[in-house]
Amino acid sequence: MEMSDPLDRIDERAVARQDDYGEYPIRVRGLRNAFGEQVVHDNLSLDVRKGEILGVVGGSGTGKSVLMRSIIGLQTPQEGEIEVFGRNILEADPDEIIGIRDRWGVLFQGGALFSTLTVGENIQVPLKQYYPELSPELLDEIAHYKVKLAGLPEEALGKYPSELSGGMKKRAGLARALALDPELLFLDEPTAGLDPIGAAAFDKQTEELSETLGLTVFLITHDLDTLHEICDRVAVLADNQVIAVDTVTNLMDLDHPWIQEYFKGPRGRAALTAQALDELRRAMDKPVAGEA
Ligand SMILES: Nc1ncnc2c1ncn2[C@@H]1O[C@H](COP(=O)(O)OP(=O)(O)OP(=O)(O)O)[C@@H](O)[C@H]1O
Repeated sequence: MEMSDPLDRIDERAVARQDDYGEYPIRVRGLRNAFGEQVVHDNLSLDVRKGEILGVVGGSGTGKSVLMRSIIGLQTPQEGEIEVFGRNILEADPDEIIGIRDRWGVLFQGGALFSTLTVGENIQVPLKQYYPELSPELLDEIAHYKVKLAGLPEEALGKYPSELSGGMKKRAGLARALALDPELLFLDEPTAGLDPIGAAAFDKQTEELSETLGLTVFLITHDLDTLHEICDRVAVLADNQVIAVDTVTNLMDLDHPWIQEYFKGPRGRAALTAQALDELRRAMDKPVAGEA
């Protein structure tokens, strides 16, 4: 049997990806998820726009992770429709699912790295799965590039997860999520457990990746700074549904009790003040019109 050139296969896939799914890579309709008596989602709907960073917030246990797991096919809902890249993933056949799955990358809480593999080997796992014919040299080259893309030093490639700091583990998880050149990135609480400087740096990385690679990002977070700094829109989960999707500024005007408490409570006010100061600093750095 004649083997096709791996680079040709990558090109073929790029062409196959140019399908038309319109403005929304993710569309969820009438979703219901329940565990025994406990109803988590009931008639939940959500559209995620192409190229946006969508923050997903809600109190603990409101079903943010269950929603993400439903969209990526790790949780089968009782009711509803989920379209990813225009295909109904609940009705797609296994081959079709494989073709959709390689177009998204996921960073799970805690990174979910294989502890017995180095960072480089972790990044190569999805590559070997989807492109078994890639040579070791090419695999190394791609892993090298992904590590840089995720903001890690080259030396990280040979390290085991236990040898990495919390922030580096997240970045290694991000590098693996980027392995297959995804169009869609799922991040589950990426800044949880990071110090404020590490969290801000990770946010910046996410924003840059979204801008430079044109990624759509589904970002579950409790971090108010992240919402203010990088999210184009924010979806709020409460009462088993997505009760609102809008910019942070517009959400703050809604009179839902959880929204008010979350955005206008002490932590919300602190994040708002930090952002206002940030904007002021940026404005002061700009040259004043007419000045030499
Ligand atoms: N496999 C499962 N079996 C039973 N219950 C589950 C399962 N997965 C999730 N749940 C329950 O569903 C609810 C929503 O869980 P989920 O992890 O989505 O919440 P979350 O909004 O992400 O919370 P947090 O912000 O605390 O991470 C929780 O009450 C959880 O215990």
